[in-house]
Amino acid sequence: MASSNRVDLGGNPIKPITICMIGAGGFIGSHLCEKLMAETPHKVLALDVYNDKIKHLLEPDTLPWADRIQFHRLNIKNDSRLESLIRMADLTINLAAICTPADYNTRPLDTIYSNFIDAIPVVKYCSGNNKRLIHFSTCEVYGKTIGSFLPKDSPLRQDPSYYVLSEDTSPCIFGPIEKQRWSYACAKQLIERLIYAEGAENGLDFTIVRPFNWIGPRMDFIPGIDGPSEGVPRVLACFSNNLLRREPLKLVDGGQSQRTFVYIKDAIEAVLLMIENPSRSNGQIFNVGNPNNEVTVKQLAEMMTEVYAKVSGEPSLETPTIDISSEEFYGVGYDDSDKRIPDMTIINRQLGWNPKTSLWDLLESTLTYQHRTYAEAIKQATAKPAASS
Ligand SMILES: NC(=O)c1ccc[n+]([C@@H]2O[C@H](COP(=O)([O-])OP(=O)(O)OC[C@H]3O[C@@H](n4cnc5c(N)ncnc54)[C@H](O)[C@@H]3O)[C@@H](O)[C@H]2O)c1
Ligand SMILES: O=c1ccn([C@@H]2O[C@H](COP(=O)(O)OP(=O)(O)O[C@H]3OC[C@@H](O)[C@H](O)[C@H]3O)[C@@H](O)[C@H]2O)c(=O)[nH]1
Repeated sequence: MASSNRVDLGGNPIKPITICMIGAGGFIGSHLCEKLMAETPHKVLALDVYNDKIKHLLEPDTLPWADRIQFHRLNIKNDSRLESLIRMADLTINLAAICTPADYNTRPLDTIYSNFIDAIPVVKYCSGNNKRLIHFSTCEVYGKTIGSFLPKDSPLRQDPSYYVLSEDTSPCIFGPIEKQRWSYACAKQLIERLIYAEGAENGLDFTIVRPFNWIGPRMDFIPGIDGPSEGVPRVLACFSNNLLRREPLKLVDGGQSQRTFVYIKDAIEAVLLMIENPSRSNGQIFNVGNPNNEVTVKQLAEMMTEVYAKVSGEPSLETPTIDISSEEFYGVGYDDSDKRIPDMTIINRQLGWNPKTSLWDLLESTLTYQHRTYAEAIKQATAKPAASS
């Protein structure tokens, strides 16, 4: 139940607020809505074009938080209700974006519009109406590490100052224009710069969040079940789909890229701290990730295979992975981030936040969810049609 005697990090009582959450129907939005309804007294105006992932919070209208969440189906590209909804709220959180790598080089225009152009009115309305903004950017704004340009055998590659990604010191290193993978990162970088400039010149109260591969239940879709069969979601859903269908997991360019994965439930704790501690969060850019959960994509595939065998009770395939070129998997213009270790200094200092969940544990709970949610549907979808008489 929502507690009315919550206190902030300074020990002061927290007043209930109204939050305009754009992109509330997505993966992160659904977890944030769930947390806000279950544990806080805050109200949410939930904006999205879809609401399937938050249906359980909207219906039936006898739910204990029914009067604290309101869904507005709208596309922020072309809906005049946007400004009035931002004006009705104390805080706007913008999560709306195209954010799957398969789209960056195949739908670069939509990617740039979604991550830059469509976000501009949100920034303007917040600035013009003196409303606080929490904007979701990405760890991809760092691009490649400095270390990736050193010779393979250089001892400097082991030096953290060549690979740890810090909000206030690391450069943003993207590939050439024809590598359209970077259109997303570049659009996100420019909206960060616009928000920062609105803060500097017009006093906008903003917080920028840079998520480092948040994963968990409800992430993306399983192709052919709750998304298009030819769709390519992010790696968690790609590998889950392969495991559910008993196909080998596809390692793009051998799966040598490295990532740090953080459990969505840990990351949402960080967002809640930002919401409830504006004086410690305004004007800040925060990395939110788990530096202790680093693996190569190949290691992730191996761990997911092992965890899935445990939670499903099904033995693993004899050949659990296959290599595939990035051009075959994503098409021309794909490129990759080599390594992503978040510097945690700023979020530690400002909010005292640390992630708790190990990669094994978060995969165990996530793959248990994937198995429970999809195994039967996959079985039915792949079963041979019954012979007709
Ligand atoms: N999940 C991660 O690990 C991760 C990592 C880095 C950055 N991010 C950023 O966090 C944000 C949320 O990511 P997510 O993983 O929840 O993605 P998601 O795709 O699950 O959620 C985005 C939501 O925004 C909605 N949306 C998109 N365009 C819209 C529009 N024009 N009008 C209304 N709604 C619109 C979509 O319908 C979707 O429900 C994005 O900005 C993304 O770039 C996420
Ligand atoms: O089936 C697959 C899918 C993906 N991959 C690889 O797995 C890695 C991770 O891929 P993801 O699709 O999860 O996405 P990335 O980590 O590259 O980028 C993500 O990170 C930050 C966010 O802004 C976005 O959500 C997204 O851009 C990449 O190296 C990719 O090439 C595979 O090897 N096989």
